[in-house]
Amino acid sequence: MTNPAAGTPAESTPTTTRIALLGAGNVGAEVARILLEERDELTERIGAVPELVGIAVRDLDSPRTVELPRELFTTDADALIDSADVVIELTGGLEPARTRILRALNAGKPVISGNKALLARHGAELHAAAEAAGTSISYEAAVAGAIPIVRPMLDSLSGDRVNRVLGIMNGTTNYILDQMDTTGASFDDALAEAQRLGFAEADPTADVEGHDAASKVAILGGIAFHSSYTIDDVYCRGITGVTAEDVEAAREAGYVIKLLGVAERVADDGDPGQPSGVNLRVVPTMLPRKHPLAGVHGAFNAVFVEAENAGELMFYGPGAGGAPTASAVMGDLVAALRRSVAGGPGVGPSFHADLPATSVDGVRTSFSLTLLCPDRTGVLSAISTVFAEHGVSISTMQQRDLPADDQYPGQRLAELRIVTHQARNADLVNTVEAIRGLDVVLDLRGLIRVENPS
Ligand SMILES: NC(=O)c1ccc[n+]([C@@H]2O[C@H](COP(=O)([O-])OP(=O)(O)OC[C@H]3O[C@@H](n4cnc5c(N)ncnc54)[C@H](O)[C@@H]3O)[C@@H](O)[C@H]2O)c1
Ligand SMILES: N[C@@H](CCO)C(=O)O
Ligand code: NA
Repeated sequence: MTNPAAGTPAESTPTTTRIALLGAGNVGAEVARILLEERDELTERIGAVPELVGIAVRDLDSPRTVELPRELFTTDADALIDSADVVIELTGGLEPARTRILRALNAGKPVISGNKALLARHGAELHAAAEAAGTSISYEAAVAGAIPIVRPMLDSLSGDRVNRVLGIMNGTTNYILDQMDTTGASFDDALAEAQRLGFAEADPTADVEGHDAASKVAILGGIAFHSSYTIDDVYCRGITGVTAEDVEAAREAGYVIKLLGVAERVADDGDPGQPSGVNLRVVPTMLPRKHPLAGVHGAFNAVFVEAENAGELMFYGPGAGGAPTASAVMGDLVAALRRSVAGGPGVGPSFHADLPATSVDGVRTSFSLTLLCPDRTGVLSAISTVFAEHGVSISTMQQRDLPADDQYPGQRLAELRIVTHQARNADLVNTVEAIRGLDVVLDLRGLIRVENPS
């Protein structure tokens, strides 16, 4: 693309910028629609005509969610990339997406992608390639879909010191947990409903096991803390073990269970086993109902940021879906093309801080757990002794008498619900293991972290 003559708007006709789109699925088809429908308006905003020159797909005859001119489709992605000025990758997966993006970047072409799985695995390589070639890779769509969070973090908060990022970053799991909370549904029923409504993938493993959210935490944590992380740095637990009873118990205690993605600064507290750095995790977490993230319902996403000077910020909106995600892609495209028109690749993320990702062992958190015990003398003292031996303090304990159960003949039964004060995660885990081993504990369930907002 050539730049229009600067300073002579009346004489210059806008140049054309050639756009290659890879993928015409849920998001890609919506991006193509917007490019075709909004061409004149986008030309005004960019200062050049955005011309969609082709769409690379696997199968020319696949049905599309949007009707698009057939002559745009091609199966030769490499030739399309080579013919374009800018490339939008919306195919997903690691390969061939990675090789194709590198092909574009190495040729100095800006790339826009929504591929969180790829960025959470090979982000550093892609950024290095962009920098070496004097171009850019942008991926607002990769974290929390339509919600502007990547660029606010890169730009607006770049002069502040972020201490913690907490997010509901997966729509499918939030929908499931919200259904369980508001209707008492079981996990399986809520998942089936999410699939019926089209939020969950046909194979929802990456959603319910937390991997999708973990990719987003790796990407956003890297930007927030000026460091480079991969999905392997993220401690990850999904929601498949969360039961209707857990959700009910949390509600009774004034909490709601959410799958939270967290990236937080870990200070050096003198523990040689726990260096300072950044802890990245995705865990089902009990949140007080008054916390702003507790009110995020259905398939919506939200990211809560705690920064030194800005204080608490919340970014809320649709985290998935074709048109909403296409909005984020289009924002990146317009920004990248404006930079091209003005000259220069703009500024990429900085990784200078290089803070290590820390183990979850040293993170201070609280646990809620429910124990099934015989109702007799000495049970409480045996249990509280184990907590004391591990230096973990109990915050609340509630006892409920249970009806007789044939599984435990001749015993009076009680359910104990315990919430601890904050302690090191490793001490809490060791306490739970020791409790599990006690003769007076018949069953231990509903083990879940409790997040105390700052
Ligand atoms: N759908 C969402 O709500 C959403 C939200 C945020 C980010 N994303 C990301 O955006 C990307 C696209 O998501 P989607 O929902 O549109 O996926 P999709 O499965 O609906 O579409 C993918 C498209 O890419 C095509 N494709 C796959 N491999 C290809 C290949 N090797 N060559 C050519 N075409 C190929 C497929 O045929 C399909 O048309 C993914 O990286 C996804 O993680 C999606
Ligand atoms: N499957 C993802 C799509 C957006 O990344 C979700 O449920 O949020
Ligand atoms: Na986003």
